[in-house]
Parts: sequence; structure tokens; C-alpha cells
Amino acid sequence: MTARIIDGKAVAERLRAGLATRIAGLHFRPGLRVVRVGEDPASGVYVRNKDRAALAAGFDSSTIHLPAEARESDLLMLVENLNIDPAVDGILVQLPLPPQIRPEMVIAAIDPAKDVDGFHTVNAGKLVTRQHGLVPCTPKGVMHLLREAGATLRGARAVVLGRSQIVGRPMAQLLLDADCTVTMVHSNTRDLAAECRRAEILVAAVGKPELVRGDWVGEGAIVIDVGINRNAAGKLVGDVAFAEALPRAAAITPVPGGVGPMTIACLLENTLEAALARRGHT
Ligand SMILES: Nc1nc(=O)c2c([nH]1)NC[C@@H]1CN(c3ccc(C(=O)N[C@@H](CCC(=O)O)C(=O)O)cc3)C=[N+]21
Repeated sequence: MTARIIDGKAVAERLRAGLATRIAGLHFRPGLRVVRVGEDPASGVYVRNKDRAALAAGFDSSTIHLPAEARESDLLMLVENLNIDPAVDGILVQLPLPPQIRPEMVIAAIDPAKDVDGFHTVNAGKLVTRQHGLVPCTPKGVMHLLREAGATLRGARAVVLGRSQIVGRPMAQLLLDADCTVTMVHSNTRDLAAECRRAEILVAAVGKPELVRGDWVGEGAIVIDVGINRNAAGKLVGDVAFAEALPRAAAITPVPGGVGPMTIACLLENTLEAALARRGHT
């Protein structure tokens, strides 16, 4: 078998086109503000791609750039101003932040109704208690991709590799809500390879270049690679050794062109959702 390659770029384009159509029918433009502090290189690509996509889909989007030396109080004041600005529906503060700024303080300061990253404790709590809230973009994008790939979720053995606040944990929750049998595995798991091999759906989100080798992938598995890493040669690679996984998987996402573009499309989807919810159209 050779895996079908799941084209995240194409799925993201369709999702964004659908959002553009919906926005064209509104009497306002949903507002998104991305706040960047200093110069994290990973954030650079993300902010550029996002700005282009947001403007093309009809959002009122802009990036606010603070210097690397900004104080935590400067950022908190900026967030407060965005919270009360009626033109702003979505606020995203790029992570990582410089060391003098505590990310948990900043995330806690964002109005949960405008928290389009879905990182605020209120939104995390809503996800776990199955209430309607803003869902983190990357796991939300992965669910879109699984549905597009025609994956049968009910009863499927899903393994999530990685337990981060922003991907692994919410990912497991969404898979559980879709009736998967979910296993979370991580750096302390005994025999990671054997656990991964049992997966019918494998989501790798650890940020370790090509950690998942071909023999970690079960025959016919659907493999979703969330990692975006640079390898020793400076090439962009995922958490999965793509060429090794290809002959075993039924379907697999590439890096780049897999999950990354979906994260951006879901950020825009969340911004539209937040805009409608704030105006009372749920
Ligand atoms: N508050 C916050 N929320 C985030 O969601 C967030 C963040 N901070 N900080 C940085 C990371 C990184 N991130 C990416 C999203 C999409 C691509 C993406 O679209 N990648 C393309 C192109 C990659 C390339 O060419 O370099 C792809 O995978 O095909 C990359 C990186 C979101 N992040």
C-alpha cells in the first residue's frame, strides 16, 4: 500500500473560500488582531501567512508588533484595549513570548469571547465539559482533515503523541467527543513504538523531527503530522519520517502543506464564530 497524501493546503483553501462567502453576506467585517512581541522566527511565517489569508477572506485583520523589550504590563494594557474595542472580535497573542512576560498572565487577560486561540481556561474548561466555546485551532483543523480524509471515527483506536496544552490535550478531547477510543502517549510512555503501532488514527504532536519511524505506523493507519521542525540540514520536516510511513499508512499529511494551513483556516473560522456569537447570532 502507498498512502494517500492528505492535501491540507487544498482543504484549507476550501474552508477559507467558504468563510469568504459567509463574510460577503454580512454587514460587517469580523476583526482580528494578532499581537507579536519581538522576533520569534516560527511566528514570522505564521503571521505573514495568516495576514494574507485573513485579508483575502474579507476579515479586518492586522498585526500589532511590540518590541522584544516590552514589559508584561504593556502587553496587558494592550490586551485590555483590544478586549473593549468593539471592532475587535478575535485576539491572538503569538507564543512564545520573551522571558520577562508570563504567557499565563497574558492568556488569562484575554476576553474568553475573543480568545480565538482557545487557550483561555474558560475555553479549555468548556471543551472538557462539552459546552460551546472557542476550540484551539490546530486540533480543530486536524478534525476537519480526518473528516475530509473519510476517516471512520466512531470506535476507532486513536493515539495522540504529545500532551501539550495547545495541541495534545484538546486533540484527545475532540477525538473522544467523536467517539474514538483515545490513548495519549508521551515521553514517559513505555514502548512508544508499540503504542503508536496499534493506532488506526495516529496524531503526532511532539515537535521532535521525524521521531515516528516507519515501523511505528500500523498497516492502513491514518497519520496526521502536526510537527513543523527544521532537521539538521535546515529542511522543514514533521514529527513523522514521511518516506518511511508512506508505504504503511492509508493516508498521511505532509509537512509543509498538511496541518499548518489548517491551523490558519481554523483561526479565521474561530474569528468568524466569535464575531457572530458576540452579536448574538450563534
Ligand atoms: N498564539 C499562538 N497561536 C498559534 O497558533 C501559534 C503561535 N502562537 N505561535 C507560533 C505557532 C506556529 N504556528 C503555525 C501555524 C501555521 C503554519 C503554517 O501555515 N505552515 C505552513 C508553511 C510552513 C513554511 O513554509 O514554513 C505549512 O505547514 O504548510 C506554521 C506555523 C501557529 N502558532
